Amino acid sequence: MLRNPALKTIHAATQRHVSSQVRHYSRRALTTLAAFPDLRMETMVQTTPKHGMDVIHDPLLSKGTAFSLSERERLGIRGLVPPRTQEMDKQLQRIIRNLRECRTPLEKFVFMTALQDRNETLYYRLLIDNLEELSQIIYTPTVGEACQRFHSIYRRSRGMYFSSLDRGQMAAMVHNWPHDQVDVIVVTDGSRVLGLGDLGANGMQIPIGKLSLYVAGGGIRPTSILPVVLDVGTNNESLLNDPLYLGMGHRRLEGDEYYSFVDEWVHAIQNRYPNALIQFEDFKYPHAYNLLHKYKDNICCFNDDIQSTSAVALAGVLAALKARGKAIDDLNEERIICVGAGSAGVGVCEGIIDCMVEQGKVKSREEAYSKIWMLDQHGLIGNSNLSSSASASPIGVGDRANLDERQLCYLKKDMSDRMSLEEVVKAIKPTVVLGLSGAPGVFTEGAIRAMAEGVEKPCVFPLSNPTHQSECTAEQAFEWTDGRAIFASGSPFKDVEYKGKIRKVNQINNAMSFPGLGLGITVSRASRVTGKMFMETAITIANMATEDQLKNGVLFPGVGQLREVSKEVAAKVCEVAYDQGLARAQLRQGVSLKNIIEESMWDPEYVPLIRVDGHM
Ligand SMILES: O=C([O-])CC(=O)C(=O)O
Ligand SMILES: [Mg+2]
Repeated sequence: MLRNPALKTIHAATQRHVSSQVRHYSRRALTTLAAFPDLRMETMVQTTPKHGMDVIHDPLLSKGTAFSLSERERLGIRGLVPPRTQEMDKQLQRIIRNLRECRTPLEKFVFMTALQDRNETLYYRLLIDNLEELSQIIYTPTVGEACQRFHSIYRRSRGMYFSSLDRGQMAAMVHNWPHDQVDVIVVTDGSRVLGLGDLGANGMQIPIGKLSLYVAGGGIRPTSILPVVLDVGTNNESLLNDPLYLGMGHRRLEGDEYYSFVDEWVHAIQNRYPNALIQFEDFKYPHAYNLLHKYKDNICCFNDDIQSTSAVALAGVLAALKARGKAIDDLNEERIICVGAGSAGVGVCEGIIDCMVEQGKVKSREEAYSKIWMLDQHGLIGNSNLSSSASASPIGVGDRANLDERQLCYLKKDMSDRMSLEEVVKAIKPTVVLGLSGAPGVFTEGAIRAMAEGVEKPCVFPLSNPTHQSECTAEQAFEWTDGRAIFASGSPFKDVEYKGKIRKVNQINNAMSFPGLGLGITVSRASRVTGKMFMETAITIANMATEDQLKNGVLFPGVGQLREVSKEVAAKVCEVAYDQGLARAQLRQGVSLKNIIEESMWDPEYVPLIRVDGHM
């Protein structure tokens, strides 16, 4: 895309690069751009060396039926599309009507994917204008089903796959990606897709969906994103046994083999795209942590499930403090239960601990750990020397996985190991219960009712995705707390009518954090992603709701306002990047950070296409 404040600049540019077709017009004394009536009032044009069918079939260039006559002429597509030029608003009417005729969410997903594959400008316009509704299709919850069915609904490739066959080849392979500028990469190994477990290469839909939100919510350019799957195999038996599965049909690489595979990829990517932000997504525990700690101080990267989920969960807890008439620096007074000790559970709790320590109201990190009770799939992480009640475990019994030092920080020496959620609730009277377990129904009626007896406004946050993996439903949360709950879930629920009153639900999903973070990193060209950026993101989001919204149980804006949220988050992340000396971009003087952010956000609109002989 070429920003051109003066037409004469366009003219000069086209003179330098004009294709033979345009030259043909020039020779006919059309040097005043009379051949480009669509350019007269324009300040922006897009150039391409392509013409004919190649333009129509390139989703980054195609306008479908919206090509103007003069564009059709100069791009050699006259007669190749229906004669009537249909502007974007008409296209949107048609698309929305067709979309609403799809019967199931998965059909809508396939429809949206097809649109993205035909015309990205229109896809993103539709998405931005209907973010709340359509994020539920291209993102959670429907994207979960799309991953499970990926190999059946597969139509056309998007993104890049690096598989166990590609070891030793990755440095060359990265050059197969057609774009020289990449700002954001989302990469998964598909080992823990949402709360759905190991989905192998089918996990590709997750990076694609996340990156769609980077574009729609964070204004990153669609040409500057790269979805990646590292296909190191799968341990999912049904995929291994499915002849139609598209990923590698062997078990997962583990140990050194696994880490050297990821390392080869990281180096290959760094070589071609040294400035790109890498988002690690849906890696199982403890790989997620190990990779984060290996790379976070050396390259510009973060783990979404650990750090972004942590930022938004912290934002939810802080906003809920305000909703209960407290200040956000009263965090140390909370008693928090976290059900789930995987990457998201541990990450969320670490963010809360960091914030307590930062606020200075706890004397030590150890004191902060004493405010959080963590349960894994066997129950409370407690003292196994005290009498155990393993059979009462809310999420099944079995051998407790070996706990590592991150999880052991939360061990409660004075309480029995494996106590059930209800037992823990009765013992400690929590103010907040967080669900990051991927185990639906773990927030039992007994546990939530017991919680509601102990506090006026219990914060019930079942954060597992997609919706059917949620630890309880919104209806249950309000019913079991007599409508007093402050409710937030990872995937969307509808507001609930309880005893004649509408009870508000919130969505605490890392989507509120990563698009703004990516925008801030891209604008500042920050070299690293830091813990401070996530902490400030949390505080920024926690301060977005008005007094009235808080009173009504609304903790912060919904996904529908993602662009606004992202602007605020991006401005804060930029500020931190400059404060921490990590920013490499020179910002224009005399223009506010917010304005710079806003101007840098890509907005899907059609701009005149000009054919050129080479790249400009
Ligand atoms: O994708 C989402 O909705 C949130 C997320 O990262 C996860 O659950 O792994
Ligand atoms: Mg995730």
